[in-house]
Amino acid sequence: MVFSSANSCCSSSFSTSSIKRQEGRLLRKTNVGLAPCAHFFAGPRAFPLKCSNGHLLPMENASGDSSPVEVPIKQYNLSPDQNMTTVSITVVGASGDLAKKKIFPALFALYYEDFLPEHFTVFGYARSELTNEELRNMISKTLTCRIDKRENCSDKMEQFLQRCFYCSGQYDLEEDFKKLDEKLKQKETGRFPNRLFYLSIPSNIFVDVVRCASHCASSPIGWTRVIVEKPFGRDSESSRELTASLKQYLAEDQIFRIDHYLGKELVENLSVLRFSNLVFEPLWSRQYIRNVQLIFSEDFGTEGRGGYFDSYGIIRDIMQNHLLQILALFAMETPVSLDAEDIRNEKVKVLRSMRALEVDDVVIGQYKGHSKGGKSYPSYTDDPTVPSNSITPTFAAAAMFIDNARWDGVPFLVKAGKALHYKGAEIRVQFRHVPGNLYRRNFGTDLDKNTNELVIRVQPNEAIYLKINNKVPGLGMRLDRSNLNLLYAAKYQSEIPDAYERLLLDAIAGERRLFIRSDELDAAWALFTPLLRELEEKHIAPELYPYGSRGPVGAHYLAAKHNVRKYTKAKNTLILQKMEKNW
Ligand SMILES: NC(=O)C1=CN([C@@H]2O[C@H](COP(=O)(O)OP(=O)(O)OC[C@H]3O[C@@H](n4cnc5c(N)ncnc54)[C@H](OP(=O)(O)O)[C@@H]3O)[C@@H](O)[C@H]2O)C=CC1
Ligand SMILES: O=C1O[C@H](COP(=O)(O)O)[C@@H](O)[C@H](O)[C@H]1O
Repeated sequence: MVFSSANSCCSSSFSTSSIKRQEGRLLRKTNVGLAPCAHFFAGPRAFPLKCSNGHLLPMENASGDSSPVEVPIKQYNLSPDQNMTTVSITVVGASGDLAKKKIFPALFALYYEDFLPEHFTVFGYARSELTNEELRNMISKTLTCRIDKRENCSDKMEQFLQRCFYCSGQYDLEEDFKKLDEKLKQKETGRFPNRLFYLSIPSNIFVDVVRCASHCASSPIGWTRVIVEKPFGRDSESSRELTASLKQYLAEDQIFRIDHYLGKELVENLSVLRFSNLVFEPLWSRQYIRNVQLIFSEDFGTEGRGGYFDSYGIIRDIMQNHLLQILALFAMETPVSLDAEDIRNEKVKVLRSMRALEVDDVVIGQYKGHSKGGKSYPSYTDDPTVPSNSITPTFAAAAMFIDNARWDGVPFLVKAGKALHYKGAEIRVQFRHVPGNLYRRNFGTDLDKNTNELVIRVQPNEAIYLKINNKVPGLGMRLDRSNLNLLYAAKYQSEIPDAYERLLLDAIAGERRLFIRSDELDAAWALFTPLLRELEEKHIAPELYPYGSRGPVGAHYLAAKHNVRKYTKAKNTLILQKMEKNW
């Protein structure tokens, strides 16, 4: 029984909301399949928490489970109103880069927008010795106000910081988590406590933390959820081991494996675009789509994260998770509903229908030093935390195939690289040519040169545009390629929330749709593990490319092999880019 040791540290605690106490034993009860966006009740005012699928669900108990709570409420000295819930959010690894850069700012943004429940507390936990004041000081440097709503921002910031506390401790000492538990309890007094732990720490200490938190700091009566950051292992085997170890202490529905690309606005919009517009879904198949590209490009190297990066490489860092997740969302069949399990079921089917990658399907590269305009750029191996003979790829392009009826034969060209010529992430869909094209005289013999292309620009300058052929106004018949363009900055006034905001909100609401289920993870690793093993066992060296370039030449051959073309920019794209620069 996986939870048999759950109470070993603190007599009053048990590790999951989905456990019922029966005849002195802890029994697990599944709540997978529910769409549990919780309502938080704050004093007399009902605070409906909207999660990202937009559902406002029927009233639930505070454990995120629709059955009655069968716990000895009285012994926790709770307010007579059981709905007086509180959420304690503990950021484990609070002194680290991700916590400072993303997690605390996202929590503040949620608070600023009134998305957090009225009663909540944020705890930072790490080994560094910090006081509450020092933590607040550290956090305050990275909090920002929404550009479109600066009003009262500094007051809100101060109020938020007053809800932030710190507890220092080791990651593998139950005693230290007991200390944390005491501090959490002090803040939770009189309220129904729910607890969220965000593991913003290196993956080799995930299991220690989960063991200690589960034994000593899980919510005594409410839900306990754990957000786990990537990497979820290095290959199929280590990922399964990690999952098995976590499941010694947590039920699957307590584990929120985060992939922050799933929280990005345009990735979230993919399903809306496809399933709520009649013009796209009928075209979404091998019959009309020639190829799909999923591109991630950064215009900087591994600066500061070379140590981590070198033992993972770009395939594990970006492709196996961020790009593959987008691909699965892009290619899945219509889910039965927007519920997490329905969507994740469809994604798993896509992943399981894909062909595992072989070395011939892939081009790998590594950036080398380069001088341009009097400035010199380092090579990957110039990073002092990277071994000088490292052959870890910083670039990879792969042709992937989904062997199902919808996508048979359509190449999905997946490309990710650091230190390239631009920063951006996008999905490019190239359509087939119009059969029997009346205008072939205008296009010449290569009909594939002038086909429609749909571009979903995930970042920066979020946009969706469709390249169409159009008649140039005037007498005569001249065609050109133009864009139907939905540029977010021009259309929508409000600032786009950071991905971590959406994901944190969903984890608090118990919405699992944008988190990775263990079978999805398994299926994703199965596609990459044989390739990674072969690259490493055979010491296959990456092709070098200059820092700031378009990547290795081999990637262009791979694209050409699959008839993936780079179109010259349509005229109005250039105009729009100029306009964007001025915004
Ligand atoms: N940074 C980023 O942009 C991204 C990070 N991630 C993932 O998020 C997690 C956190 O990343 P990040 O904040 O960059 O990590 P850090 O290296 O900054 O580590 C976070 C904290 O963990 C503690 N720590 C660091 N190394 C060790 C160690 N060897 N043993 C024990 N404790 C250690 C430190 O706290 P202290 O010493 O005070 O205990 C540190 O402040 C990682 O899993 C990472 O892969 C994912 C996507 C992007
Ligand atoms: O997960 C990661 O993502 C970042 C890029 O995230 P973005 O939201 O800024 O696009 C990447 O730099 C990092 O290497 C990787 O671990």
